[in-house]
Amino acid sequence: MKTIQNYINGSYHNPLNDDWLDNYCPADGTIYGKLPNSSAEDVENAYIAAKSAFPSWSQTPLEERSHILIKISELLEANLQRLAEAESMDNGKPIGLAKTVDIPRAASNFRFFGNAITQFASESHESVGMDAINYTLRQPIGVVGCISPWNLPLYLFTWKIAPAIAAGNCVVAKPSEVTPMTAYLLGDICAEAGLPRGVLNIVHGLGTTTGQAIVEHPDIMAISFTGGTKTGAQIAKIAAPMFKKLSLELGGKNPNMIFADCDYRNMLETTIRSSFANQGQICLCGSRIFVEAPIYKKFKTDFIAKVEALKIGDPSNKDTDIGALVSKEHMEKVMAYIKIAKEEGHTVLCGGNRVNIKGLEKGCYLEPTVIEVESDACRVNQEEIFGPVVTLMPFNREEEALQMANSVKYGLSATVWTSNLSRAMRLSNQLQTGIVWVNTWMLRDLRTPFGGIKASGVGREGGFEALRFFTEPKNVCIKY
Ligand SMILES: NC(=O)C1=CN([C@@H]2O[C@H](COP(=O)(O)OP(=O)(O)OC[C@H]3O[C@@H](n4cnc5c(N)ncnc54)[C@H](O)[C@@H]3O)[C@@H](O)[C@H]2O)C=CC1
Ligand SMILES: O=C(O)/C=C/C=C(\O)C(=O)O
Repeated sequence: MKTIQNYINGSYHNPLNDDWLDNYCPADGTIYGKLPNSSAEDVENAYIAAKSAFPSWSQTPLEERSHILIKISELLEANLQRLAEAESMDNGKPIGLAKTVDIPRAASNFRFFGNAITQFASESHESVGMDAINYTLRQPIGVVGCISPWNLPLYLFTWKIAPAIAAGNCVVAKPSEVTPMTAYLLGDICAEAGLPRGVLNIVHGLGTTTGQAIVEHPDIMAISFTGGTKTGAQIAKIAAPMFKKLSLELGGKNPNMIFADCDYRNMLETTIRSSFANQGQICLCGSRIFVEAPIYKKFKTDFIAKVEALKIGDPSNKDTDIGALVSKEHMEKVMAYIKIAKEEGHTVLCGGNRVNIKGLEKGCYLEPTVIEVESDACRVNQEEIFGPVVTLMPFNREEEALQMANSVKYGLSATVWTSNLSRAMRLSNQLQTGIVWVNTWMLRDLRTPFGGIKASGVGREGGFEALRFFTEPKNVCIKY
């Protein structure tokens, strides 16, 4: 049994109330460890540690902060195999994905913000004719809260923590209780890199206990959250009357719009990834596929052949394409949507069933599933499923595809496949999303603004946007 502890003020602690949760391995359904279900008192201790570290950390020269962040990045890379194994075991994702995407990206997050902070500058405004100059300070907020989900555990945890500490804040952070292991391992790595104690504090537990205690804390004045839209709304309800700064990165129901004039081979390969990478558990996955009528039949045949060739299996096997879903509860939620699709009269073109892997019978395996829908106005096309399930539908005109793409309550990302530049630019202007990919998917440049509109969230992460979120601008006006 592996016991996870809270990381507070540079050392590991049991929860004060001795309340523990089970940690499951979704690949085989076993309980393989336990983690704290931390109370408001544990969060308070984390806050006190962060508060006392703040005066010194916020005054630490940028070069020194940068050096520590880059050292953390190097240590993450040096521990790649160990961290990837831990991530795969906790989450069910293929080890290959954890090794090539999750852990390298966590390292990149620290390296990127370690460098970005040395380039971050504030504005000045010369008030011509008024004999005055204004300059704007960008000061760290103080103690901030970072709450992350289970789908890309260390990747998204560090995507918040790295800019927060780079900007001079101290952090109380909570990873998902479903995938706590790599966040736990991060504590030691930060200590080894020389991050002063109290700058980063990691508390584990349920959202409704530990997470809510962070959001309700009267002196944690900014919350950066990634997770479900309902949870985001609940957090906003508590945080808004307390005038906290909020960054909410929430769900998506992203359109993948395929035109007959696209580079077909590239589109097909990428669409397999954008549909099923990480078992479809990425908020950016293109879960609604709209295909222009002239190539619809061909696409359907080719796509299904490729989906059926994907290897579902043990996440620790390096050849596995589709691992386990994150939990039994989540798998049941996804399966309920497949049932809804059948009840609504849609056609399951492939997949739709649980998979029994020999020796891993209690694991959470589900076939990648493609559902052909008659109309966009149905539950499987409007609600976030967040699993290995995509819908397929033909369209005749660009305006029709655009109307369907924008028809959902979400507005995170969209993908457009076309070789017509005018069309690509026209659609990019009109799509109601925070991110548009043209002839690619999930090509990430960490400098770009990242986030959604409508029910997909509030605010932007990434690049200087993240450093702006984690700082307060203060204008100073000097008359001469
Ligand atoms: N970025 C995204 O788009 C993600 C979307 N989801 C969606 O959300 C659905 C629910 O998944 P969950 O694991 O339940 O996500 P969630 O939104 O409940 O969990 C995300 C994080 O928020 C915490 N949390 C939960 N309730 C909280 C509260 N009241 N106050 C503060 N923190 C709280 C959780 O402990 C976790 O650390 C999924 O089925 C999926 O549809 C889930 C993960 C990521
Ligand atoms: O920053 C990225 O590259 C990806 C972020 C993905 C999510 O926020 C998500 O899937 O929840």
